[in-house]
Amino acid sequence: MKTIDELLSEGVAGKRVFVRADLNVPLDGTAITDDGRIRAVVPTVKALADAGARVVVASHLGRPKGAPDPAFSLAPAATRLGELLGADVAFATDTVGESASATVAGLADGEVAVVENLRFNAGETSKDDAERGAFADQLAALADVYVGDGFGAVHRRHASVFDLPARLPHYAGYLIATEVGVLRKLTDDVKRPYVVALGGAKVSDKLAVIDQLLGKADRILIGGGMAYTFLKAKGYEVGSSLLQEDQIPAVQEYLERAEKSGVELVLPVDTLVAGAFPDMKAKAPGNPETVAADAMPAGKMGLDIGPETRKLYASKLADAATVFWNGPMGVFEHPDYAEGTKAVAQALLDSPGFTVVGGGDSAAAVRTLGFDEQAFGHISTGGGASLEYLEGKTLPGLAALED
Ligand SMILES: Nc1ncnc2c1ncn2[C@@H]1O[C@H](COP(=O)(O)OP(=O)(O)O)[C@@H](O)[C@H]1O
Ligand SMILES: O=C(OP(=O)(O)O)[C@H](O)COP(=O)(O)O
Repeated sequence: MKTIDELLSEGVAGKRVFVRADLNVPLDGTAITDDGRIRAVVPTVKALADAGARVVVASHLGRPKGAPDPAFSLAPAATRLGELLGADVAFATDTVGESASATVAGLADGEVAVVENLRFNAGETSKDDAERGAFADQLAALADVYVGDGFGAVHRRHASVFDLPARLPHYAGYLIATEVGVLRKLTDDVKRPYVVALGGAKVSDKLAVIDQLLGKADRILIGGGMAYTFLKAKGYEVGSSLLQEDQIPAVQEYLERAEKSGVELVLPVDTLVAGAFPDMKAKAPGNPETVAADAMPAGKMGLDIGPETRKLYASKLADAATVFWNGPMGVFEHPDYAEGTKAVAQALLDSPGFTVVGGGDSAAAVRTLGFDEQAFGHISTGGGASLEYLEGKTLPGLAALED
């Protein structure tokens, strides 16, 4: 894989460089609640701009449905990138249309532009190779060189991640190089006990990862929205909690396999429930109740792990030599459901091992709940991406950067 340093030594002055970043930051309306993913790409963008490149930054944000949706505009991220660079950043109100062409054509050497959300275009995420390829052709017209630095999206076979680098000379940015360097340590000769904690809301994506992790980790702790598919698989009531019904047979097989192979697959013993998902805007109290995991009332929703589970998971992390954690243990954005996530973050800090936290929301949780990010071994910008890397899968966005 060629890196950005090679590109810089070849010379980029006057060239249009397309940087595929992951600026998928959490928003409260148009306010960015954690800018970690924007800060993470600044070294790459700054190095290119300082070397005289005309830098075109592109990213997805959220999961819009292939058409413009103002709630998912990248405009706030472009503004924040400008603040972090200490420079004006132009913003194109489309991705490959007239605004993008004019904005890129108007860049002088050393200037930076951000184009609108890649996922406002159906071709970005299409499963059809020709449709993705046609969108990649339009993106390729905006640039002379491609730099892949959106680590959080390298597991996606999307046009800007996979098809576009095949059309342009391509290089890995600083963030991707750092992320891969650290995660490699968790695949080559990992120190044991190796504990993986999994939570969050992208349940269908991340349940599949457990299949491979069962052959690698010594213990897997399950929390967040993912826990309820496991509890249901054990035959318990889960009320209106997040549930991936079609994966229940797979989860039952994971539980059996873990039992046979001696891997500890640890589930919550208690959970916080409420009648509805909390209203984040009103910040009204959630009034949660604590119930045993095998006694959840019908009609209620599980929103965090309970106090006994917090203690149990802390004990399972206490002797870990390596920890990988992806996915908040509860709806940490609301203070009534943040304790599980706080407890696991604290247990990572208390463990003697090498600790890695991965994922946009997990990293945001660590920072917004007041933890010192420097105290962790590594905070990765990618959740699904790092999990799939640890599974040993070939990731489309990394494969595409190989020569
Ligand atoms: N029990 C739960 N029910 C619904 N959502 C949950 C639950 N626990 C955690 N979450 C949500 O999961 C989201 C993060 O999930 P995910 O995107 O998978 O994590 P990451 O970005 O770290 O990879 C958070 O916004 C959090 O509110
Ligand atoms: O937030 C992301 O992944 P993560 O939640 O696994 O960290 C990435 O930006 C990828 O987004 P996607 O899962 O909508 O493709």
